[in-house]
Amino acid sequence: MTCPRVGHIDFLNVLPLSYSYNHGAAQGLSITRGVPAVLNNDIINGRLDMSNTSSIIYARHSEKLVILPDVCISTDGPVQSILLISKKPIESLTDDKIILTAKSATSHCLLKIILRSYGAIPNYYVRHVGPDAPIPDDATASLLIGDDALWCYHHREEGLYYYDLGQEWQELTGQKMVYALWVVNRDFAENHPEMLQLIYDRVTKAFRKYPEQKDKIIRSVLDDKPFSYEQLDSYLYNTIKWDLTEEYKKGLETFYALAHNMNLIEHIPELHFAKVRRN
Ligand SMILES: C=C(O[C@@H]1C=C(C(=O)O)C=C[C@H]1O)C(=O)O
Repeated sequence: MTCPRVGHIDFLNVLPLSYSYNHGAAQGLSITRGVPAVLNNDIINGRLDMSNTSSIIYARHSEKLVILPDVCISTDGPVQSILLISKKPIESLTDDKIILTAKSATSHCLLKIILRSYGAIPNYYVRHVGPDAPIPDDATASLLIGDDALWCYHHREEGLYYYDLGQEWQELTGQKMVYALWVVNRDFAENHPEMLQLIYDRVTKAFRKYPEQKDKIIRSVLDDKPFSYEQLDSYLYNTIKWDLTEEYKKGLETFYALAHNMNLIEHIPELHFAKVRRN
């Protein structure tokens, strides 16, 4: 076959894999880098064979997809990079106008679940918002994700309120939260098991080797990204998790159940995994 078409979220939260792709692991693969919302569409429309995507996408299209085992983007509590930034305290939001970053899908649902638990029923609008002016004049609050949110987390503006949605999720449910999964189109998984195995081996190895290589990996981006070594180390070593263990699967199932309660997904999917030799 031609090269497998692999999507890759272009955020620091997958830096170990970005580094690995830049140092040999992309060989024989056709990699498309982008923000989650674009890759979500690409995999659903068959423009990619495999990608990391927003976790809610699997629930919406589980008939077409299988999950790559053992890997995800998740946290056990605070995440630093999924933030509600608001002109008012969260408890006083009612029918306010809230802007949702156009880059996301999972966090849109996460925010809706969390704000409902506070009793708010805001009006949501999806728009491009950036870290320099996170809340447009006509809105009360904005949801940001990824590197934009991480930057805002470290450059707080006086007078605004910042809410970490990983922390809010943990306070609400007591669970871990899975933001992204690696998903595979079923046809590709069935017809190209050897390619799937190769991708699985490379992806899981990149994250497994991170602790021993983190110094070199963080230093490789310090000239290009507006973060210090300490900020990236705190984010990637102590905050973001990549192991899709049983506890994280439980958190994912809780997320799907609450999203279903709010009609954000039509059904609660069973978790079907791609068949690979695990390592
Ligand atoms: C932790 C994060 O997880 C992400 C959140 C996503 C979403 O909201 O749809 C998708 C992929 C992940 O990159 C983040 O981007 O900050």
